[in-house]
Amino acid sequence: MTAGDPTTLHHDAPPVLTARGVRVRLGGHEILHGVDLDAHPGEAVAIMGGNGSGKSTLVRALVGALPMAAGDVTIFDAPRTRASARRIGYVPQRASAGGGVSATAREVVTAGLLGVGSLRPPRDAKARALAALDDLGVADLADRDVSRLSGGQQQRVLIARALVRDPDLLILDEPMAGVDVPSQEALAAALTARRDAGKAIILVLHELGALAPLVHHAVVLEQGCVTHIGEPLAPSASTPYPATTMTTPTPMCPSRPRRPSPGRFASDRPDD
Ligand SMILES: Nc1ncnc2c1ncn2[C@@H]1O[C@H](COP(=O)(O)OP(=O)(O)OP(=O)(O)O)[C@@H](O)[C@H]1O
Repeated sequence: MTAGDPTTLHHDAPPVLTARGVRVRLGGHEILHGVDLDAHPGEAVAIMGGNGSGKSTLVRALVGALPMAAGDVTIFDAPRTRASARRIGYVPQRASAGGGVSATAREVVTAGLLGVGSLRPPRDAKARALAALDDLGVADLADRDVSRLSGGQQQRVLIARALVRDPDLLILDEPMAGVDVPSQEALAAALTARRDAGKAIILVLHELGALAPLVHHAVVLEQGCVTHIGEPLAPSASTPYPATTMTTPTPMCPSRPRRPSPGRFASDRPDD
């Protein structure tokens, strides 16, 4: 497996994002037990792990969509603020592009430019939105109502909305879900161009697939603990994710707490 080209890394520059000791509680249970993560300019980091291991919870905590019970997240060496949060482009898992309102794909992508320095979209918003859609191979859908697009098409429109503002950090939760192979290749090319331009990218992935050449290193979660940081390793049927390959200092969950099954939860609201 080829890891991302290390020559694109800018480790001498301050990290775009640093997370230390991130703990999150949901529904009365601790879901993340103290997770560390760094993303540097020009670096692509994959967060991997089995279903329910805490990947989406982690990225939601990183972007401030979930409160942390403990830990620190800094963006460009400073605590996250509204202004610094604007430097992040985030696409959650299984989001729907329309948000219940009627809008064309181009309007959805243009909305990604709002709030960047001005309440109005910039003059070249239309051209930038079309270019972002083109990057994802969906320029032909620009004037279509997003609510009538397929799941994979909506996913690509949402990624275009995140890309259009050229964020310093892109966080994509399962970007390949429901996306066909030719479109995965278009997405991989678009992300590689961003990475090579010095942007940091954090991806939640079940498998590397077309993104394998992009990714520098993987952080593997198991039951809310980091069990591997380093070269992405291919999961096998017997060991779905490597659990004993920690290549950085200390395991973050030495005595890994086993949560009782949370069962069904009534709401998506954290218990803060
Ligand atoms: N609102 C909630 N209340 C209680 N528990 C929750 C809530 N949201 C998620 N969880 C639990 O947190 C754990 C981690 O969920 P999370 O969605 O982060 O996993 P994941 O690694 O992204 O999984 P997948 O690969 O299936 O998307 C799971 O056990 C899940 O049941």
